[in-house]
Amino acid sequence: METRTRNREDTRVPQRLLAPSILSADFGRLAEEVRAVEEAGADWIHVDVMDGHFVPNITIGPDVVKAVRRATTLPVDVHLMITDPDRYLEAFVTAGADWLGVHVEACVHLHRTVQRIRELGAKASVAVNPATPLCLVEPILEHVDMVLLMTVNPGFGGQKFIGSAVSKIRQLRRWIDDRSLDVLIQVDGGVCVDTVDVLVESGVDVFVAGSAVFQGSDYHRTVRALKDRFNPSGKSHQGGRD
Ligand SMILES: O=C(CO)[C@@H](O)[C@H](O)COP(=O)(O)O
Repeated sequence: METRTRNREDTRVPQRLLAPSILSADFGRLAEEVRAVEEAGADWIHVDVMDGHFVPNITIGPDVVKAVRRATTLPVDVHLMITDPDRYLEAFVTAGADWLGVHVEACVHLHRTVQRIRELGAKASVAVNPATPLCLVEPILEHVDMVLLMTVNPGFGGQKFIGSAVSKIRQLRRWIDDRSLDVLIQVDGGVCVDTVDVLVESGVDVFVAGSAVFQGSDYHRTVRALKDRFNPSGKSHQGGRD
């Protein structure tokens, strides 16, 4: 993965990535839906795993991740919204997760957990809920590949964007740039054409969008509309396994 420092003197235009969340897809035609967003220009496929305990909803497990893996050549980004994620890390990486994210609120030994994800061969991501202080991930930044800042309370698609997350994004961008770290910032929840500009300006690298993509009838048009706002120069594919 390329280093993406954003120091003031750095004039490169970074490529930002779109990761449609299959939570809003038609599960009865999941492989078809995944292929359709890949064809439309998505960069990653985002998979939301919920256990009915850490969040008040239940979604999918490793077998569905396996099916997604078979349906696409894109990086598969698995977001675990589950209690005690350590029990399932290996199962999700074996199923095909290129990126595996755990919640800071769900981990007792966060450093050990992210280390284990990397040992298993996946990129490690740490997710932070809207009401959780950012300082909880500050000590782990050197050891992760991505921080996922939730811009809604996790559990459901189609919720309203929580604007107070923007100051956290800016703070995180400063920490990453000041230390020249190779860590991506991802946002998830309420991402759409109305919210994307402030997110771009705050320094987001990876945009998860569920309902904004899957509820439209023309995935090409929606993906293009979002990506044109954050990548005027075109699309990129990156972030998979080496
Ligand atoms: O993790 C989650 C919800 O917990 C998300 O990935 C949602 O799926 C995003 O949905 P939209 O807000 O984009 O509809």
